Amino acid sequence: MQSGAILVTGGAGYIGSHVVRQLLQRGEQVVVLDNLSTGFAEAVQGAELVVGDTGDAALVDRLLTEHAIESVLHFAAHTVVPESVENPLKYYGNNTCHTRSLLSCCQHHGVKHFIFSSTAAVYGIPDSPYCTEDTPTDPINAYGASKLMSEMMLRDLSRACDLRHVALRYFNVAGTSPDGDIGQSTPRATLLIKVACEVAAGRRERMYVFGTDYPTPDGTGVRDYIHVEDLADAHLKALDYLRGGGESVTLNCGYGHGYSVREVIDAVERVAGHPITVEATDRRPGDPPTLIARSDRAREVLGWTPRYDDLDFIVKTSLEWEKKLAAGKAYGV
Ligand SMILES: NC(=O)c1ccc[n+]([C@@H]2O[C@H](COP(=O)([O-])OP(=O)(O)OC[C@H]3O[C@@H](n4cnc5c(N)ncnc54)[C@H](O)[C@@H]3O)[C@@H](O)[C@H]2O)c1
Ligand SMILES: O=c1ccn([C@@H]2O[C@H](COP(=O)(O)OP(=O)(O)O[C@H]3O[C@H](CO)[C@H](O)[C@H](O)[C@H]3O)[C@@H](O)[C@H]2O)c(=O)[nH]1
Repeated sequence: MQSGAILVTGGAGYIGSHVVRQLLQRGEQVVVLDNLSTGFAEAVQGAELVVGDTGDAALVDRLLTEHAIESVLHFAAHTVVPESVENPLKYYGNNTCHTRSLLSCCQHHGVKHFIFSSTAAVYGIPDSPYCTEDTPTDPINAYGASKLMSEMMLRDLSRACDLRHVALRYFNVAGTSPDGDIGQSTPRATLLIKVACEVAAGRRERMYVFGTDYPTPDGTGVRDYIHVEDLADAHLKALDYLRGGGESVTLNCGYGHGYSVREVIDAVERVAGHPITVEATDRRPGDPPTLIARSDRAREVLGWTPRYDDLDFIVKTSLEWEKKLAAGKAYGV
């Protein structure tokens, strides 16, 4: 299905670049707006890349006009949770204020469809390990709060004008494109699978398990890890849904089951074929014991069927990317 050009903010980043590639593969016309603060031009070869900021309203206005944009996919954000605790205004500035500016431009230009990268961090520390979209939102860090505020703006704007949106609440995104052309090179990444694969590829000496006394089967934190290509597919399905007249909706994106930190490390060692250096340390502040998506709504509403629900496959693709980085054969640091 094709109609109208698509603006992808943050398209040169980890998740955005996987979505851009799927869009291009099905013949969509894509314009990427990215300031390359954590993204890479090499990640969007084949797409039109405009290096600039989502907060630059004059630039966004020009792009929306010149490319007759009717759909926006908004990935651009700062994403490092601990940094958001130390420097909250950086997060409210980029993730909330710039989203407000972008939405204002979208309203002015009559953009019809908006797909927003939200996060399971909006749930904070939920009472139940399983989150539906109706689980109360109560973020415990500025990153989650900055995203929830954007969700609220979108909800209210969608009620006030013709723009319709899908807010996708990603759980723990991991893995890279199986062909190894693009991957996760986000600087200062703190995410478990990336960190563990950095150790396995010799790019980092050791890693730490943050807490071994959680009320989980092996005492370590449990998360719902979703392969980035399945997540990317959910975006294409969300676009089709909006183009088909679908109402605004918020959807969890996860597989519906979790793995502990220990299980993830076991998988990394199994796939790598050798042990990695791991030390146990204290809990990381603000980490819930368990966070698992109920994602039935995404499956029903979008007709989304994940293809890569396999921890070893997720780890394998991540590890291959880290090995390419270690060999100086991939973009990034
Ligand atoms: N990685 C995860 O596990 C995860 C989980 C939940 C939600 N998300 C969300 O998904 C989105 C993408 O995350 P990612 O992991 O790909 O991170 P990333 O850092 O790789 O991508 C973000 C991209 O946005 C760009 N960018 C940032 N601010 C910008 C601005 N003001 N103007 C233009 N470009 C800007 C960066 O250069 C980068 O290319 C983010 O909105 C993030 O909050 C990610
Ligand atoms: O070096 C590490 C890194 C992580 N962990 C543990 O591994 C689990 C996963 O941690 P990640 O940092 O990989 O991911 P989070 O669950 O903290 O958060 C991620 O997923 C959230 C949604 O659940 C948000 O979207 C957020 O943006 C993103 O960082 C947690 O139990 C954490 O304590 C370790 O033990 N050692």
